[in-house]
Amino acid sequence: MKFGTLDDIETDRKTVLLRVDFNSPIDPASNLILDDKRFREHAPTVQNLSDSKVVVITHQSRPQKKDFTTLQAHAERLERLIGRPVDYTDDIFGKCAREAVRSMDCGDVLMLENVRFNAEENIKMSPQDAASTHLVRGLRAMGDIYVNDAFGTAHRSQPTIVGLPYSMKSVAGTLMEREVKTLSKVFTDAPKPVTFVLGGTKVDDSMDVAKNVLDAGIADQVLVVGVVSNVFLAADGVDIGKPSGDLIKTLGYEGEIGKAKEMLKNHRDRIVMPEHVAIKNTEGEREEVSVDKIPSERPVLDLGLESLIPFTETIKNSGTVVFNGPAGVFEEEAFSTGTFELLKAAGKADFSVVGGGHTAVVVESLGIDESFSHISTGGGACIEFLTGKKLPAVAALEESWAKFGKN
Ligand SMILES: Nc1ncnc2c1ncn2[C@@H]1O[C@H](COP(=O)(O)OP(=O)(O)O)[C@@H](O)[C@H]1O
Ligand SMILES: O=C(OP(=O)(O)O)[C@H](O)COP(=O)(O)O
Repeated sequence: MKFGTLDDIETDRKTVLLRVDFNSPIDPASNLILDDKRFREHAPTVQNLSDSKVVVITHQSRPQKKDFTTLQAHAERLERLIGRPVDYTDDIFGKCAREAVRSMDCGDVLMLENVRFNAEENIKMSPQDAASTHLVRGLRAMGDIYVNDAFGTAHRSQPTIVGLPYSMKSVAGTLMEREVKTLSKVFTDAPKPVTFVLGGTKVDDSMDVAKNVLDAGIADQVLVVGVVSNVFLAADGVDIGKPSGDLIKTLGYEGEIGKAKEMLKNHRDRIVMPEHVAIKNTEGEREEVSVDKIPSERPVLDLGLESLIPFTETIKNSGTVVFNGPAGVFEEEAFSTGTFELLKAAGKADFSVVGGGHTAVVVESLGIDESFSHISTGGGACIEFLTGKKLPAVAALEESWAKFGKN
């Protein structure tokens, strides 16, 4: 199955319900948006709809989190980026929102209130159930076409992601299309050899990705770094020390050690673990140690320099590099070397993809974003895509296209 895109349909003069993901880091005290990458990435889709009435639907954060807030600042940021007025209403599908939509002219852009202010949006449900929520019924009555550009939320089976496409003619926006197309290339025609670098703290997700790409023969090698490498080292019988062992327990990933053992049994020749790591010594400084000499009371916080060399070589000799999750606690300068150097090497590959919020921020802060083929706007969505699962948003768009098509 395939989904429709903006090239497949006529949107001029239509009222378009555009679902984007403007969920961004925010300073809760001032409501200041600290990083506008997602705004920059969605802007071309909004510009593409310059002869439509565009009703922007997005969320910011989740209920009970400090940055769960209203969207006035989001509307202003989008306005600045597209150079056209963006109206904002503090309503989702009530009378105020309906009247605001009714009074729109072609070329107008209206941002609705944070859609997660409506309780139904926060519930995981099937497309059928989602379609019968008050939220979806209210929204669909306000528009002619639904466009989903929210790749960052594509792994959530929530009403505005799966219920709207179930109920009305729907296509993918340009960002959604680009994300799916580029990430799919990893599975199909990625230049060989293909190397995955998996780090950071989301060990369960990384395990699923590693298993999928190793079992399916997609990855020629998987380099493990960050907390992910500590789990693999523990699985291989290495004493990683109490602090790193405790962190694995605190994160609830003890069960992942068994999965790592299994993967090592099946694919040891393609899994590369560090032989040297950096620990924080009693003076609070970086110290290089071989993995068989990790002091029992010191935390492992980065890839060791002696392992950095072969890891960088492997990356440099790769046609494709998929990088997800940092190699160490890069927030502390002394432990940033592994992450910075591996990312710099990864950017030199013919085809290089970065996923994960922290990793993408590092790439931008190093000023090497231009050297990557693709920096995904999705964290969880990107990683779930790479596990080989069909994302709920993608499935919903495909089914919608089959059902409503061009008519
Ligand atoms: N060895 C380590 N010990 C503790 N934390 C680590 C280690 N390596 C990386 N991290 C932490 O991982 C975090 C990012 O992980 P994650 O959220 O999975 O990345 P991303 O957002 O790119 O997917 C960073 O805050 C970093 O400090
Ligand atoms: O930022 C997001 O996810 P991400 O942090 O995994 O990239 C999306 O907006 C989804 O948000 P959610 O994880 O609260 O459903």
